This record gives sequence, C-alpha cells and structure tokens, in this order.
Amino acid sequence: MNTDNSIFIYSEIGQLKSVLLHCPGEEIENIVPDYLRRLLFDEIAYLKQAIKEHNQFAQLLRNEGVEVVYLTDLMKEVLQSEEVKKQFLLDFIKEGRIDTEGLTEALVEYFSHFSNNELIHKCISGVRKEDLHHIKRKSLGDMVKNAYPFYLDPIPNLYFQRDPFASIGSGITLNVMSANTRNRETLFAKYIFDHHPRFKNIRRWYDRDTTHAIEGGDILVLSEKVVAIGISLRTEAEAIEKTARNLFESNESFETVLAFDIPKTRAYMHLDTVFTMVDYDQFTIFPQIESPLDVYSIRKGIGDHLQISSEADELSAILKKYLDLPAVNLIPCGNGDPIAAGREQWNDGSNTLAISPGKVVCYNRNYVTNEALRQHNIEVLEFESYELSRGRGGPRCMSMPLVRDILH
Ligand SMILES: NC(=O)NCCC[C@H](N)C(=O)O
Repeated sequence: MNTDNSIFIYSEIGQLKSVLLHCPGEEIENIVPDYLRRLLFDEIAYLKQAIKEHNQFAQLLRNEGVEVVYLTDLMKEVLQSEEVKKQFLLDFIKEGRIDTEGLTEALVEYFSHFSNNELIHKCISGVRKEDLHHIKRKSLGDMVKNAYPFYLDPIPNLYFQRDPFASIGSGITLNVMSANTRNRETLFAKYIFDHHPRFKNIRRWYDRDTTHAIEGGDILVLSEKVVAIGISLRTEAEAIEKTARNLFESNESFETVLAFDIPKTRAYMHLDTVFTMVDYDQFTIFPQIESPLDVYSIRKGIGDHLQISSEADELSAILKKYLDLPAVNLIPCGNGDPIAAGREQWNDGSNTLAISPGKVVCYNRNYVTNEALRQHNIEVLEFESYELSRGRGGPRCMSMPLVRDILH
C-alpha cells in the first residue's frame, strides 16, 4: 500500500481528507427542453439555487476538515502550458464531433480570446451558434444549415464528479462513459492525470481508449480487499473484468471484485443510486434491487486466469462473508414504505457520501430515509436539494474522493 499518494482510497467510509467537485455553472443554462434527454436531464434546473446548494455542500465538507478541490482549478493549472492547451483544445473540439476545417479554425480562434479560467468554463458551458461570427465555410459540413442551437454541446453533468473517473487504491479507472454526452467529461480527467503535477503519475486500472463502458457511480471500494462494481445501465461486464485483472496484477491489496447485476433502468442508473456504505457494517439499499440480485465474485485465479463464481447467498450474507463481519445491516431507502422508497430513491435517497464511519452527507429532501439512518445511529448532515437533484444524482454522485484515511 502506497501511503504518500495523491490518490489514496481503500474504503468508502474512512475519514475523507480530500475530494474533487465541480460547481455547476452556465452549462446548466444551456439545457433546453428539446434536448433534455440527450443531455441526461429530466427537468430544467435554476442555476442560481443550484450554485447555492452546491456551495452549501462544499462548505459542509470543509467544516468537516475535508480539502475541497475544484476540477476547474486543476484544469486551469494544466492549461498553463501553451503546448498542452493547444492539444487540449484540438482534442476537445474533435471529441465535440467537430470535424470540419472551417469550424475547427473558428472555434480555435474563438477560444484564443479567453483567459485559461474563462476558457475552461466556456468549454464546459458549450458554444452556441450565435457565439461564432467568422467561419470560413470550406467544406460541406461547414455549409449545410441546421436548427441545432450549439456548435459544441454543454456538459451539464460535470457536477457529477463521481462518474468520469474513479479512485481505487492508489490508482484510478479513467472511464469510458456509456452516453456520448458525458464522454468529453473524461477528457478533463485525462488531461489532469496526464499533466497536472499533483496527479500525473497515477496508475490506471482502466483507460478511456477502451471499448466497454464503465462509470464511477458503479464503483464502491468496500474495503482494502474488496471492490464492488455494478453491472448496470452504464457499466459493462467486460470493463469490470478488465479492471479486476489490472487491480489483481498490481501490488494493491484488493483480492475480490464483487459484481452486482442491477436492473438496467434510468432510475437506478448506477450502483450508488441504490446502494451505499454508511458504516463499518451498515449500508443503505433501495429494497427493489435486493431480490433477485445476482452477485458474482471475481478473484485472482491461476496464472492469467480469473476465478469467477456466482454467489448463491442473499446480499447481507455475501457482504458479511467478504467483509469479514459478524453481521451486516441493510437500511432500506424510505424506511420500508414502498411509496416513500420510490419517491426518495428518485431523488437519490440511497446516495449518501460518507465522511467517516457512521457520518454521512445527504440531501435534506429525503427525510424518511434520513430519519431511518438516524434510527440506526448514523449521523446525517443535510443540505438543500431543490435544484441539484434535478440532474438525478446525490451527494455521492457529486463527489470524487481523492484521499481517505485508512480504516482501523
Ligand atoms: N453516480 C451517479 O449516479 N451519478 C448521477 C449521474 C446523473 C446524470 N444525469 C447521468 O444521467 O449520468
């Protein structure tokens, strides 16, 4: 175990020391009703209130002694090198599906007027058609007209920092996102992990040039030996196998990857929307995934082989066995009331972010689930959640832990 690393994650619940966030910005104001679904939103959010809520979230973490690192600050530092900035812009434009010479030139010219800070925010907010004035229309693609309002789409899901990469041990998975609209998010992470002095030598258990999708919301580091990964709407079995193989081939302490085959529906898009760890032996769960739930264990086999088995027991018995605990308590979202469970899961009632064992951050709106957590001696810190919840993610989805203390 490497203890002097800028990525150090061997549990879900060890004292959180450092976390990566992105505060929503103008990208939210480029979400329009016609393209809601394409941008993976269900509603139009009110940015001013969303920022207020996000600031409450960040302050609450700071009050607990957590270092809050913003993605935009890291990117600003990365772009200080003119050479890196040039390459980043070309990659960003290309991955924004711009492939014509005239438009590429116009975008490069447009971005050249901004400071690094403005540039990174502009990349995230998207480029509207009216923003570009002088396009030399050289190719057919530059000439044809269409009503789509953007040259470069906004990236409104970036405030869900959990998903584009995931910290596991002293390395990361640099993810392949299942939807096009989120894939450019991983380009920011690529540039940070390629170039930022604090992060550039971090090992990768998975990389974005791979074929199968995996998203961070599906990855839970349950202990220094066990990682759980959801086979979900967003994460494919092949990607899990590859991640497991790379983890086992390293000198990391991980021995088992538990793959949870959850229903492939939007309401439970990632494992962490239905299952999170809140204490050494307690978890939140959305009851509808509990049964039937196929769980597979993946362990190192002989030579190059992986040993993969289907686990026959119920979830609590599987967790008890692999986490070496005398008993495990699953706290149901909605406290056993199916109506409250459905309503609160929709607004991420099960999506808790643990700050330390038995202390979690939750949306205030999920009061039935929060009360159930308190009944089980979990300390719940709440913040407002009128607008952030419209993007269908909660406190865990909005944060990527970089460093947690080791659990004793
Ligand atoms: N880990 C998570 O569950 N993240 C929430 C992502 C919500 C976002 N609107 C999405 O559909 O990808």
